[in-house]
Amino acid sequence: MWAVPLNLPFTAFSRSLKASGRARRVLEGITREKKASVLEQGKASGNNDLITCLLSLTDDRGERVLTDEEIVDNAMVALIAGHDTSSILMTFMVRQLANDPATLAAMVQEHEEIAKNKADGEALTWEDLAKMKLTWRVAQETLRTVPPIFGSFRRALEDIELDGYHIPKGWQVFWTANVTHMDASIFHEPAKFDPSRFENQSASAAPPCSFVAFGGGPRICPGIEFSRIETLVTMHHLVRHFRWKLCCKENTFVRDPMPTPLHGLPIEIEHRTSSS
Ligand code: HEM
Repeated sequence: MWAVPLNLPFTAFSRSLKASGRARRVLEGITREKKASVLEQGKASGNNDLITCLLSLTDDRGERVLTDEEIVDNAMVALIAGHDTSSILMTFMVRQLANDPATLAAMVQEHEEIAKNKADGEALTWEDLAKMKLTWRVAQETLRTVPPIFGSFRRALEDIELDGYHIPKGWQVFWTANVTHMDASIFHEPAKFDPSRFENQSASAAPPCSFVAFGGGPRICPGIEFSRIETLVTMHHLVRHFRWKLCCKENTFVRDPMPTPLHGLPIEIEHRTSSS
């Protein structure tokens, strides 16, 4: 944990804030266009995009429920908080599985087991998702080793003494997922990729707020369940139907501020045959 005064300059953050300003302007433009077409058609019809659906929400009197600004805010949440984080998780799972045939084989078995009781093309159910326990442990271990969000701020509401350090009331405290997740006193052999460390969590001795890929406390990520579902569903189809290998031996990634494989993770991908 780092305690820092309020004016910490963060170039990466300011870069991403500029990018989010641009994204906001794009979404404002799209919202204006969609609004015009919703007004033209009277009401949105099936298979709409998120913005059109939000524009079409009305109360008993037919009044729109959300303002344009609220709609742009919601779309920003989906785009920024919800998109990059989950796609980074899946990117790093793809990278891990390419180099970890034992974990991949165990995941394939988990998903084939689920698929064998379903008709071709039949949709996954909540019960199916609940059976994807190993896959979620692999995702959690990926999030532990490469957390998409490296940390965030909390403000000290009172003077705090911690391990001999004095944190004055009003200071911002920067908690980091990376440092916590690599703490050997919490996670045994932290550099080792070991999904089994997330088995029997109630029995494990890990203290609360030690796996903080989604943050913690009242401001914990509200998108956990959504990201769990999209990750499990994507992995179900990916490992059942495809095989891939990395095109590049270089395994490093950079943070800007989110982790990105240095060369963008080029892979060679092919359809899986039943024997492979
Ligand atoms: C693997 C996927 C994701 C990761 C690793 C992740 C991580 C995080 C983290 C670390 C925080 C800060 C929590 C804190 O300060 O305690 C956060 C906040 C947030 N996340 Fe996520 N997130 C993910 C997916 C999503 C998705 C899919 C959505 C929405 C569709 C979402 C929406 C949000 C929102 C709105 C906040 C702000 C909450 C607040 O300040 O009260 N996240 N997320």
